[in-house]
Amino acid sequence: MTVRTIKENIYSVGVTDWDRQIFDEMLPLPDGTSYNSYLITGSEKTALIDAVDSDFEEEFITNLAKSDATAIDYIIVNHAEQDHSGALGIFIELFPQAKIITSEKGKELLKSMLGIPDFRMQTVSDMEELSLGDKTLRFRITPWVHWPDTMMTYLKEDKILFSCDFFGAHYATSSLFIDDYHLHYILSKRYFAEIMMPFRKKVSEYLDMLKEYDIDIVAPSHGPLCNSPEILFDQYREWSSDDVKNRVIIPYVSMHGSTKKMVLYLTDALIRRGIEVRPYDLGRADSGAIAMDLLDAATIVIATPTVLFGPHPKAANIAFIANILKPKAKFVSIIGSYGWGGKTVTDLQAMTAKLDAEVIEPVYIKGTPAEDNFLALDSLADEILKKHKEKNIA
Ligand SMILES: Cc1cc2nc3c(=O)[nH]c(=O)nc-3n(C[C@H](O)[C@H](O)[C@H](O)COP(=O)(O)O)c2cc1C
Repeated sequence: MTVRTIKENIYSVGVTDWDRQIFDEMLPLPDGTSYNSYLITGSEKTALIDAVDSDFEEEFITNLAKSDATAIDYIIVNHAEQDHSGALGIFIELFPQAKIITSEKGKELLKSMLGIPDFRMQTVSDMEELSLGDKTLRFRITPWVHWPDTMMTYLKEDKILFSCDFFGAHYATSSLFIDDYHLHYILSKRYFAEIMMPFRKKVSEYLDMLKEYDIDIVAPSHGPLCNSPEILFDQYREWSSDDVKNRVIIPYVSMHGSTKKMVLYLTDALIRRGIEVRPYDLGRADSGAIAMDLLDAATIVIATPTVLFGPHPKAANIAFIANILKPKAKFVSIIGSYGWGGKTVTDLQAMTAKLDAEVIEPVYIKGTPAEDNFLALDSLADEILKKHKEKNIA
């Protein structure tokens, strides 16, 4: 890893995790990630913004040794999650004078999760400022994007927003700044869908708050920096809004092919009606791709056979994920096949109860689909089209 200059006396000292494939034991990372850390050398004091994952503490300490910093007075912990704070233990041993600056909640979490002693920490409140001499840090307490402790740090003189996970992307790249906006858009949307989607209201609130700031550079805690912040603001505005697309996603599982026949028929029926569709075979699909589609699809149709009186576990899993991610979908339905009986439809409806979506009458059939079942799927497609039109979903 190498130390790179962002602006005079402001350096990137974090690490790139090129090969990481999964995050939080559930989120696939197609393009690795980075754990960003920033060093700011003021005329009087030096501050570090965030540390890195504990797997990379050696590289991190090596980076600090390579930098100009002879002493570090403060380490700003914008977020206590271990991918940013894991290397704090070694850091506070090596820099015994350094004070940890964090939010009240951050202090509590650093203590309970990493055993950081009280005397090493100093809490800050919203709008509080810290002077480094010729540079001033302003802290904004921004809970729930995505933990209760999150804060952002604004470097006033250089107009840099250290935005923590906000505007982040799991994207390992040798470029300090975004060089491929198309790829960044996709990875940023994936990140938003997986991490920020449940907190859309908070995202909107903080976007409004940030309007007051003159920002030249956004420096997030994952992925490349951005020197055209309006692009990120526009994307977050779109993703956090209630707007959905004339699109249906059909996550499905089928053991012996009956449910799959229904899915393929419904897919064609929706296409014929001018609706975008994406069926996802849950045996193979990338859950991050489904999350991205969950973000702005108007309708979700879960398709599953009955297994041991309820939904197939893979369908139950996606219902659970949709329930906790709280997508914007306006409508939800269920299709599938059973052999002799069970509670699949009522179970799935209970599992998706937190979705703020109207239920469209399911098509749940016995055995392999016959002519009347296909007609029922046509009626479902008609109903979806009608509902989308009623809500002016173009
Ligand atoms: C392991 C297993 C358990 C099943 N349990 C039930 C059940 O509890 N109730 C039921 O009605 N059908 C049950 N079935 C039958 C399937 O729901 C039925 O065959 C259905 O048509 C399969 O749809 P598919 O072809 O999309 O996999 C079970 C099938 C399997 C393989």
